[in-house]
Amino acid sequence: MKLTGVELRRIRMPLVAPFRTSFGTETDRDILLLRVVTEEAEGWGECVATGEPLYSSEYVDGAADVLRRYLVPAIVDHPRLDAVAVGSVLAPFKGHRMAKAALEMAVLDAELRGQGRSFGRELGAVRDRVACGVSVGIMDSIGELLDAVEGYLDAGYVRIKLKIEPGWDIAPVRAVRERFGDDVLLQVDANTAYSLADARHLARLDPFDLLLIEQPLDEEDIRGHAELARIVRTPVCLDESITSAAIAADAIRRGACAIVNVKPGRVGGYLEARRIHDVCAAHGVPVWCGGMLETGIGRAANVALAALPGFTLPGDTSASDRYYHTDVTPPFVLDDGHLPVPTGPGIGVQPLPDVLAEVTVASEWLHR
Ligand SMILES: CSCC[C@@H](NC(=O)CCC(=O)O)C(=O)O
Ligand SMILES: [Mg+2]
Repeated sequence: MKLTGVELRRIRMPLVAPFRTSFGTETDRDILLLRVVTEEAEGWGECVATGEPLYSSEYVDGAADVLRRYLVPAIVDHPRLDAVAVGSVLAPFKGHRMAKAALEMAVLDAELRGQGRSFGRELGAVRDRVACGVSVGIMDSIGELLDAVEGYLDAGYVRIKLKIEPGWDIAPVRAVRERFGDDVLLQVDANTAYSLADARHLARLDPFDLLLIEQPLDEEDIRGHAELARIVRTPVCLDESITSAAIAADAIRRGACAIVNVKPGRVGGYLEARRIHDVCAAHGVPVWCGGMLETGIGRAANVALAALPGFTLPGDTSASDRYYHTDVTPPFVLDDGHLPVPTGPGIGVQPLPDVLAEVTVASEWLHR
């Protein structure tokens, strides 16, 4: 493909309710979208970087800068651009995986739209719909949490994930179990809030039969997670730590994780996400699709990824209305606890021009 234009668009999406994790509270999402124009088709990419570098080292302004200054200029003159080429052209630039992922996604979307192939078909989807879990933030009270969980269970979500942190862990898990019973699929996510010294405390979660405990320790502490896994019975799942297929293989071999949360933005794109899926499958490690509060653009691609065979656990692929009153694409609506895998070319959805215009804060052409 020949690139004829790259647009960087910044949008602001208010959340339906504050979303609190162990590293802060979000009330709206400041999101970077990339539109890649080629002679054959246009493609969209969504950068999942957060407003501040609190989930990882990336943040929206930094992603915009590295795309503007380095990543887009590096690919614009490529004679035969495709998504695989993007990864190799950008490899010399260290880090910035979320920025790279957005660019690769936009190129892949354009490439596949031009070929009339869907993301699901390209990535290897084996399902036409995916079972959906939901992530529930830290709340001001147990009562507020139980009301929220009740609402999500009534909506049909097949799995509940509770954000936890020191001081908000055993009690909310116990309350959900006591109120909704032992059959509800339940897991927790600490976003690195604990240390190995908390191992005995975290082992107090074992009686609640959780599916997993996600990223309890620092993202760089692979050894610590391996030691923790020998103390707690609840399966350890890694999120922030897993930034590539090679690191996934190393973490698995070192006993640091029994399950992996796959997030394309965190690992540099959907092609690396598929490689992580393949590595985990080779080691018998189940994966599930994580979320970064994506709009329908990223959500469409995530649902396609979640349809691969190794994605055997419900992901954080919730409906659009989990986070947004109005999505920038036609909304993803939960049906019997599932979302349909888009079948159209590319990501299979298009931004709604009026909604996109309404939420757009800035737009600039990085290449024309
Ligand atoms: C704003 S960053 C949120 C990161 C968090 N994501 C979720 O909890 C799921 C969010 C979603 O449903 O998209 C995680 O660590 O897994
Ligand atoms: Mg997580």
